[in-house]
Amino acid sequence: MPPNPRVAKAFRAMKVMGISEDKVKPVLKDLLKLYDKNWELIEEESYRALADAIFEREEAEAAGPSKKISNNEAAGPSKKIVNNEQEDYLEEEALANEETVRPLKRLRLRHQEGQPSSHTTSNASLPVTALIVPKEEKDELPETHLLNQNKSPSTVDSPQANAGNTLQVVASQSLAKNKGKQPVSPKALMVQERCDPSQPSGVDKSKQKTPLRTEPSPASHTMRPRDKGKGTVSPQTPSGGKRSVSERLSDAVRIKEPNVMPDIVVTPKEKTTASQALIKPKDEPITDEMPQLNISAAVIHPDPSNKGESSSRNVAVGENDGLESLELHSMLEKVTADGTAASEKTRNNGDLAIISGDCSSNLEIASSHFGEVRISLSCDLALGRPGFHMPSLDAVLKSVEEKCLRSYKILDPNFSVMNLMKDMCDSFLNLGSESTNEISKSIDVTSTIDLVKKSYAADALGATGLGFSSLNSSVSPQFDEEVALPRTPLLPPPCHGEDDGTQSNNMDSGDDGEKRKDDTEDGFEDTNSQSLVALQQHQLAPELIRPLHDVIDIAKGHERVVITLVNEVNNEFPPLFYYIPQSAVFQNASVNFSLACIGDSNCCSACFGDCLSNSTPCACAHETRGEFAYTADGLVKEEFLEECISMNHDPEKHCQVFCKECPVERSKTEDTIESCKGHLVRKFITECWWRCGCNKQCGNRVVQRGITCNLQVFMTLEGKGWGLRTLEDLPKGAFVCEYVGEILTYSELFDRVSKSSNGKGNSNPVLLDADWGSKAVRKDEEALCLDATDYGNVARFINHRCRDSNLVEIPVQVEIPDHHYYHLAFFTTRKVNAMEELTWDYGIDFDDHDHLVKPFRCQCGSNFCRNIKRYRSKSASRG
Ligand SMILES: C[S@@+](CC[C@H](N)C(=O)[O-])C[C@H]1O[C@@H](n2cnc3c(N)ncnc32)[C@H](O)[C@@H]1O
Repeated sequence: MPPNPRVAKAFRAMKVMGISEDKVKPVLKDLLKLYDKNWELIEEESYRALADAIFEREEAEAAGPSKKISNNEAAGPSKKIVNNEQEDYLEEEALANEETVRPLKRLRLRHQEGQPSSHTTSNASLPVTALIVPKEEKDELPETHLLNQNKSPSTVDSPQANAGNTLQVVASQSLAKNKGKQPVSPKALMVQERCDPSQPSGVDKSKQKTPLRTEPSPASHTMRPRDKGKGTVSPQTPSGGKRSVSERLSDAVRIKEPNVMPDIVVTPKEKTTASQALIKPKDEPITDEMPQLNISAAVIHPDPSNKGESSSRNVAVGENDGLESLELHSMLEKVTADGTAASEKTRNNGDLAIISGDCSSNLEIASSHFGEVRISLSCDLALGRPGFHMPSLDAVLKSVEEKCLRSYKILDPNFSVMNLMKDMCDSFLNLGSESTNEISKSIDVTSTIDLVKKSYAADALGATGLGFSSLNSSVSPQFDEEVALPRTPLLPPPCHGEDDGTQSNNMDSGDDGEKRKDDTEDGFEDTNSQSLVALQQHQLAPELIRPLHDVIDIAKGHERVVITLVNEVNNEFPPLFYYIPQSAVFQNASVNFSLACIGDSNCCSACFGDCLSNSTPCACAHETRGEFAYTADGLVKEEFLEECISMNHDPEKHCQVFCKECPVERSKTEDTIESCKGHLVRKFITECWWRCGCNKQCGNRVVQRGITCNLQVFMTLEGKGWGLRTLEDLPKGAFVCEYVGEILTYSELFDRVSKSSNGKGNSNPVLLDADWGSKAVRKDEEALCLDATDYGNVARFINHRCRDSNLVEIPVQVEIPDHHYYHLAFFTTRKVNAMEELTWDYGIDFDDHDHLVKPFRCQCGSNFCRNIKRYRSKSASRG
């Protein structure tokens, strides 16, 4: 009879690992019985279950006959497997009908269901460590139930302990997510609850934990040393230095593993967990080049009574009642204490849903029947980095939370990574319970990350996030423009003419709730949720998955004009940001909008009507050498404009100042502060304002009136992303818009940008250094910048053009006479035709790689393009 090819394959697989056929046969036979001939369970993860079982069996044998006998005895004579029958059995198996009805999961064995027998009755020769008790039987189980070779035989083999439907999983399979890439790296970093007030953060956290978590009692857990003979044995490790299955597997395929690898065998008390089966194995080949760090992010106790409570509450419950938390925390402590990852061995339970997303960093979520959810994040290649070391758990949590704070800014005061994880678990369970649609089980992390971000920010605001509304059969994303800055912002008073009294500068307008309601009533997606729910593209109705067109007003009524958005080029969504019509202070920036700081000498209190029509220029014209900068038509005067343009073209020909101690350099954390690179002393325009005697129609009030021309955000063809264009002809010197964003100090900006990915953002923060020369900027909070990345107006869409851009930026002083804060206003440098893209020269030095914002590859198309010149000269010098 030809051998069953699957048997032969299993033998081959084991042979590769140096395991002879005679060792494989009996175990394979047992496994086939155990899994009811479900080969998939044996074959998955490169026969991991088989290998584990063989090693465990070896270890059991090495432990002495008593243990083995005990097992076999416990199994009862009828279940004893006689070696010489094994070959026959395998041959039988070879002939067995492959179509035999098989259990869907290895965890629920049909033939065991309803049997109150010991696990050993069905698993005579498998090591006791492999056994897992189903949750249904929890009431029948003693606290000490569970299995590892370090337990006393009586505990291990107790019939009561193993009573009920026995679920069996080779325990070491739980050594994190292997995915077939490498043999069972036990470096699982288990994230623990950081908010637990009883647990001060720090590397020594484990030492401060409650005995419940740490005591290596047989009833709780046992850790095994995984130091590969280096002699480092965890003080929590009472076991006798056995090598784990994973170690052996590791050796077999010679995968590099970082230093200390504490292995933990968990001994749950009552509830089942689903560590290993929650992980969807992948079939990537095992290679040294693909090391993997597994970060199991959270195990959330699913008890419905915990619903709505914080993750810390969950953990607290788990500590007292639940096995999961106990084991989780035990492992966490291990990680936290010595900075190394612990592997885990946990039980599995029945019917697990497995969800995974494939990308270089992988997020996997899975749940069990019982509502347990496990989130696992694997960071591929992490271990491949030279000098990689396991960071402390606290450091990871802190870093993520800081990142969230920077990115989202508007966050629930209770925000923590653990809460986020809990939200994910809740959402996962809720969605899973509500929907039978398989597609909803797949989460594409990368494609939804921005929506997650939006959704989260919206949650924090109590807003709906990205909503959709139907416009002439096209799809238009609508931004919720509600902006409440995270820290009470200092805001300039309203200065938009008739809107003055109504415009809400804390950006907390009350009508948005109505708008959101409308959106929801339209039947379109409402991402509002207490939980973090990723809106998935493929969940949208097909008619919604279409190119974007005609967003009616990206400013959502905050400007006097409607600003449309069109994309006739691709399917890209506009970037996620909050539209604000005026800049707002982020945090530390010293911007005082108080009227008290404006003395009479800074305004024209004696004026009346329109200052421009007065025969003598008023105090507000002092700045511009006694002449107003604007014409009666509201355009910047030619001479003034040309001077401003020329400054940009040839800064070296104009006045530049060099700070004694430049705030820009000061912000960098290097030991020695470098010398100032120089700042252009720019020409200011001073506009009349509230304390002036003139009226609102005064000709010296232009920028403060806001946008008046018809603009449109559009997708550029040249690969510059979104751009801004005018829909009408604009004369030379016309005000277009100002650069609006968060006002922050340079050091805040530095911190923000340097911590973001490569300092690359889709916006171009500007330094308000136009007057640094006249008065030394002594304090950091006086060195101000504008960042429109997350909060901004249409100016954030204006692309760069080298030298011959059609806009020029001019500092305009409105409500603050002190030049350290001013408005940066864009005026046309020439007549601009309708539909022309509006551009300004960012002043980028494409050779300056030290610049905070990394330069992009310029596609401006200008004959004066500095970037192209650089490439040309580079290639010329190479040629
Ligand atoms: C202030 S944003 C302009 C709006 C941006 N295009 C968008 O899609 O949101 C600046 C970013 O736009 C892109 N950009 C601007 N001008 C560009 C140019 N001349 N060539 C290539 N990319 C440009 C760069 O990615 C730059 O970081």
